[in-house]
Amino acid sequence: MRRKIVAGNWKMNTTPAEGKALIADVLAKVGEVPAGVELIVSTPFTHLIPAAEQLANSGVALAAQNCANHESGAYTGEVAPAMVAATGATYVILGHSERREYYGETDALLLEKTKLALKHNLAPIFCIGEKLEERESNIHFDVVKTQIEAVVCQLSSEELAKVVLAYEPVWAIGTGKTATSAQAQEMHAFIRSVLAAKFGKQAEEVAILYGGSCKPSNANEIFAQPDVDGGLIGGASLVAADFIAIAKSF
Ligand SMILES: O=C(CO)COP(=O)(O)O
Repeated sequence: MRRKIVAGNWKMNTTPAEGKALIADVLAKVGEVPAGVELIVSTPFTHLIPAAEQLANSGVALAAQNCANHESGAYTGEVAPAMVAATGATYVILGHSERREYYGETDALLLEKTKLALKHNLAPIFCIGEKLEERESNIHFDVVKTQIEAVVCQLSSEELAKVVLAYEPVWAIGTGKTATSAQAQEMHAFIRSVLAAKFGKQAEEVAILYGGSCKPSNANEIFAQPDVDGGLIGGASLVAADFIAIAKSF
């Protein structure tokens, strides 16, 4: 049985006080989430230490949204993987399309970040996905394959065992336009086949989340697909009731 995961990516939203209130709201409802569904919340860096304290013993895991590709030193503004891990976060989102697009993060940089995160016991939630024009030009499978081969396929099988993948078609992020369940399943199965070419049967064990305008009204149909193992939720994760409703959609 593969893991079932619902992760909330808060992006650059909430003050620390608002974040604290949102976590309290999530924790108040966490008992409604079916057994076996893992919850993760990914807050801004500034919230990580208090969030880790608030989430202690709750069963809800904490993620950062980025980390540096260096261990320490003269990298103004960066946060090292070891620093993130010391907050109590156990996951880090890497390869998000917003980081690729707005901060120029390349596959080569993401491989460095991924390796270093794993070295410091942070489990990467590694994001992949094509842009609208790439899907319209029918190169979406090639784009996603290249993203996986450049990073995930460079890992050892011991490293892969700690990685969660998230397929997030860029055209579905924050647009209200979700991939159809058939489009999600088709791509998730393809992603698994790319992993299988390198890692064999282990590909069956990798959790692959869907992200992009996932909400309570569509999560059920998407999560019902055989190769979809949960969701990486943006906007809807900022409303505790919606986030929990999505986690109840398996
Ligand atoms: O980018 C996302 C999660 O990482 C998805 O964002 P939305 O759910 O707001 O579309």
